Amino acid sequence: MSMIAAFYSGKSILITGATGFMGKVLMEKLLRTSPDLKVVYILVRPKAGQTLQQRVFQILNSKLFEKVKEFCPNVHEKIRAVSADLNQNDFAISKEDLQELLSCTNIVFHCAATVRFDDNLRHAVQLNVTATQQLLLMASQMPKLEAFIHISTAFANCNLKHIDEVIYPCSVEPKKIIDSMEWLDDAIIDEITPKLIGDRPNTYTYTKALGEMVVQQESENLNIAIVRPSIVGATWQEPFPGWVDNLNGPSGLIIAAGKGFLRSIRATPMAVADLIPVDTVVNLTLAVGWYTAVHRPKSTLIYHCTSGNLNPCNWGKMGLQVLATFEKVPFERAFRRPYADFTTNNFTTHYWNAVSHRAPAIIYDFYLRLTGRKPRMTKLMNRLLRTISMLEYFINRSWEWSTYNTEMLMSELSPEDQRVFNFDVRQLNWLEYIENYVLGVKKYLLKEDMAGIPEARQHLRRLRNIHYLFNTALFLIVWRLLIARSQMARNVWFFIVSFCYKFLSYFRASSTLKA
Ligand SMILES: CCCCCCCCCCCCCCCCCCCCCC(=O)SCCNC(=O)CCNC(=O)[C@H](O)C(C)(C)COP(=O)(O)OP(=O)(O)OC[C@H]1O[C@@H](n2cnc3c(N)ncnc32)[C@H](O)[C@@H]1OP(=O)(O)O
Ligand SMILES: NC(=O)C1=CN([C@@H]2O[C@H](COP(=O)(O)OP(=O)(O)OC[C@H]3O[C@@H](n4cnc5c(N)ncnc54)[C@H](OP(=O)(O)O)[C@@H]3O)[C@@H](O)[C@H]2O)C=CC1
Repeated sequence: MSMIAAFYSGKSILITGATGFMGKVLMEKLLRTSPDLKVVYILVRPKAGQTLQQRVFQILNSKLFEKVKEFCPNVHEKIRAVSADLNQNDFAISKEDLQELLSCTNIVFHCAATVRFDDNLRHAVQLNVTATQQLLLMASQMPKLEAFIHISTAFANCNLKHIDEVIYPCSVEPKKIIDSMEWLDDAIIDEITPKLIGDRPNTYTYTKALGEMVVQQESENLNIAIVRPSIVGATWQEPFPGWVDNLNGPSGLIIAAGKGFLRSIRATPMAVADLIPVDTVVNLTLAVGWYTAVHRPKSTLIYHCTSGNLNPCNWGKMGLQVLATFEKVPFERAFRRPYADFTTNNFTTHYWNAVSHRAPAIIYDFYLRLTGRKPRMTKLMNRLLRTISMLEYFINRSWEWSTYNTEMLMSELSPEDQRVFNFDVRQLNWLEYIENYVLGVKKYLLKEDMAGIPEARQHLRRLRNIHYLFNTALFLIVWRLLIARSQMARNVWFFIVSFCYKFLSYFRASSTLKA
């Protein structure tokens, strides 16, 4: 019997960010392994014209929840969606709901965050810092609370090369930042943002670091732990391999490369690709919840959920495997044939951006215009290049994260728990994982049918022929122009033609003699 699964039975669990990538997998695993848990409260906001109930219904009817529904058909009865907006004061939760949450919750998993790299500081502080502070305040009023697990990111301190399992202070106290957001206007905030984030690349990593400081300040009153995952990718094993439902991290780039939009990227092939499957993060998070509640460590423990020091893979190897998988399972209706070139300097990056990205987009838009359609490729390409410029920081550096606490926790688990809540990334076979990841992107993100593979192959063959035809025509045009203008080009041309003629004459003569 799994001790962790047994621990969650009968418990009331509060999850923020349950509609997000990680939150969904967390909820699924909890319900699948501990079907006897009392209730899962999820804080959800109405969004995109959908009510709370519609959002929950959609999640529970998705492919991700198929397995859990097999042996727990009444899974929806275990979930209690509470209307809440983490951007609002007191999260805009109704009095009755708040009362229930405060009096019943045993464990809190705080996953909600804005993960956008381009968010303005005000919004990023509101969600990643102020909301964390408010949730901690709520938690301190929960008499039955056993553990509060905060999900941070391994990149909160990405301005350092070696990162230990400690909370590093930021230069300005989070309380001062929160206060200043109340009275500073947007223009001033934009002006001071680069100074505040310092050598971090974006407001996301900065506000996640501030969020950790807030957690630390409350750690005397509460039983808290922090989980810091690195780049979270598709599922490795559970509930099935390759599940993914958003474009964050590598998923968007896999699509862009598979559809032939992205053919070159400024990335360091030898840099460590610290990817971690989402089910591994969830298993560790649930194990941390159990350990924190049962063992009540004296200080706030931080757990790095990373792969680089235990089972490293680099971007070069990952890129090659992604390409190899495109050969087996091509994506449908590609713009160009998938190809990957990793460049490491500014000049080649600009060159390939012009030649491989912008020029084909302009030519395609010209073709769309000629055929009476609306041009769209240049706009799409500009957005893609902007996205890539924001990810470049992370694919041209390597970090080292110490993992003593994570390894300690692994050794504390029973053999059964090590199996059911496996977070030992040493067992991960990268080539197999990446192949399943690409397949998952095709199936669950692009919603492409495997039956369409022969047609996709046929389409790629057509693209190859167009490519050859285009290159030959381009070569002939350039050559013709050169011959017309340069004596030297004419001489080279006559030399090549006479050489070919002599070679053919010799070949014909020798075959006549043999006959
Ligand atoms: C050469 C060949 C290569 C071959 C092989 C290739 C595979 C192997 C190599 C793999 C290298 C992996 C590197 C990962 C590094 C991750 C580091 C994370 C570290 C921190 C981890 C964390 O602790 S935290 C979670 C991470 N947090 C994000 O990862 C959010 C990012 N994101 C945004 O901050 C917003 O997304 C942003 C971008 C502002 C746009 O914002 P935006 O306003 O333009 O609007 P949207 O977000 O709605 O997206 C609008 C359009 O961008 C497209 N798109 C969105 N994301 C995309 C994406 N990742 N890749 C592509 N395309 C993406 C989308 O397809 C839309 O396209 P469309 O226009 O057609 O709709
Ligand atoms: N994905 C990754 O690569 C990594 C993620 N992390 C951390 O993991 C956690 C989860 O990330 P992930 O699942 O990928 O992120 P997602 O963007 O997929 O999910 C974010 C969640 O937060 C919720 N949320 C955002 N704003 C509000 C709001 N105002 N009120 C209520 N809920 C809100 C979203 O709800 P809604 O659906 O309504 O928008 C969603 O459920 C985050 O703390 C992130 O920092 C750490 C390392 C890497």
